[in-house]
Amino acid sequence: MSETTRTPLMAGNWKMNLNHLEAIAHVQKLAFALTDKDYDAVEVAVLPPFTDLRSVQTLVDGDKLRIRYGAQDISAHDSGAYTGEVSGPMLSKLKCTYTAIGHSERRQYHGETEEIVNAKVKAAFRNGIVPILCVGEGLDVRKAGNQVSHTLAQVDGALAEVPAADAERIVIAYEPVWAIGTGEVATPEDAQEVCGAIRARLAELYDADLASRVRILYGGSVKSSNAAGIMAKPDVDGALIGGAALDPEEFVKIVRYREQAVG
Ligand SMILES: O=C[C@H](O)COP(=O)(O)O
Repeated sequence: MSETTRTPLMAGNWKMNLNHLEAIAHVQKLAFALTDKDYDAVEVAVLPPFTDLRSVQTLVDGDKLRIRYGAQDISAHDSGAYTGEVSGPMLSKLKCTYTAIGHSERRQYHGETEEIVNAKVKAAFRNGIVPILCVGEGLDVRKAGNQVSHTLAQVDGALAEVPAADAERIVIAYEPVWAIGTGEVATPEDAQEVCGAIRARLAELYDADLASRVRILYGGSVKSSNAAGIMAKPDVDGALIGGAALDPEEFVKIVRYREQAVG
């Protein structure tokens, strides 16, 4: 399957921003701006905080919007005495399509190990939710030139004992930590180097057909001014967008990256 048959995914990770009332206003603005032409070309998703999900679901269901939504994290456990956690069955009941897993902020501030990330990937699949698995190197690793081996080790860990029937649905977001929220965007060539290596590793772990169908996103200071250049690379199938996704007009421009100049 060629890259052109992979529908690009533009996913806005709101992080810990926008309360449930702001979420409604935000999704309404997106819904007003986005057209069937946009949705036919690009899959659009938002990842709001847990407390917003019910509001977003009500809006999407009620108005039959083509925007998809998901969570920013998922518990490795399906139920039980895990105070503060939100489970796969809960997210599935809210009709979440996606959940981010292993975002660098979860790894850095919440001590998420490869084992935890792997358990969360399995929890998502067990509950019919598509993981957006986040991987990527920090600045020290990049300076040492070890970005590919570091990121592939994260992919290996996250996919340990994940069968092909599940893995074929995963979305992987390559997010170099040094480019997140810093304005330091990776060059399109940087993004392609690691996204291409991830696809090659998927072919080794599973097979070439599966690898050709998995969407691999880039994340890290994506804006409307740089999205087209990154998206022009053959192994980049979309973006996980943080700061710029909080501005509905800017997010819509990113969804319409084909209308922007390749910078
Ligand atoms: O999940 C999104 C990434 O952390 C990128 O965030 P950013 O676009 O604000 O750099």
